[in-house]
Amino acid sequence: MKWKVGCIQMDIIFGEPKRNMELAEKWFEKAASEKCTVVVLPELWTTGYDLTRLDEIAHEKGEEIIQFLQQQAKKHEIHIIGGSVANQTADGVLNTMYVVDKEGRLVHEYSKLHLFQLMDEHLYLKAGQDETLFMIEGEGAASFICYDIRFPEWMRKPILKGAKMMFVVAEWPEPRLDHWQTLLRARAIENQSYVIACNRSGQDKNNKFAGHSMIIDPWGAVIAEGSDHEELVIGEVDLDEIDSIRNRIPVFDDRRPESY
Ligand SMILES: O=C(O)CCC(=O)C(=O)O
Repeated sequence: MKWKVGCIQMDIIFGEPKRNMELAEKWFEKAASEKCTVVVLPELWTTGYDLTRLDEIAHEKGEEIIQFLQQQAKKHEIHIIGGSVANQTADGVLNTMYVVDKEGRLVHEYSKLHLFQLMDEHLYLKAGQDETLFMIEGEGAASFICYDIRFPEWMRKPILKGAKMMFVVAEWPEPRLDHWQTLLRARAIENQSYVIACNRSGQDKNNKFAGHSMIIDPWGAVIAEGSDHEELVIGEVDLDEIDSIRNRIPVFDDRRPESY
């Protein structure tokens, strides 16, 4: 099955949820006009890293954002991997991804497990505990947020349960662009799976972000890679490729989990 996927490499406006929602709306129009099947937003796309104002700008139980994504998904008949947003819960603020299918159903929620201390996440955010595996049009997929890609054991888990595509949403800083590119290719190769990784572009007062959203096939070839500017990065994913690559080098048959 072939899918056209689009990564919205948004230049997020710092601490301005309403303006970022307007911006996202324009990019959804563009993705629909390009006939994308799936569209992906970056990490914390409504607020950026405005962590000190989360009391004011985090979304109460994500409700407003879930409704917005549902309405956009139905309008454009497109599956939305909704980046992540600051989600105010009774236990604290989570960094949560919502996935909405093209009928407007909320099919998955994932809150970032690994908090990135270098950007003070542990001071303002609470770690999630969710499952990463979800289904979209009957196909297995998995959700990850930024720093998660440094933890291969975490990314392997949903693959062993049937995921064929790993969606990564990020605000990855430009000074470590080479880590971003290398880690994503490694995750695709070792898991013999597609990686669809959407990173933001632009900068805030502390960081310049890398852009370079990437769509990588299960052999590790880069199908599409963004520039460092705001843009929609589009690539075609052919899920039938996965079986042929897994048959060529049968990594999953050759694993020796009893030894590790
Ligand atoms: O691991 C890194 O170098 C970047 C991670 C990051 O920026 C994040 O998780 O928000």
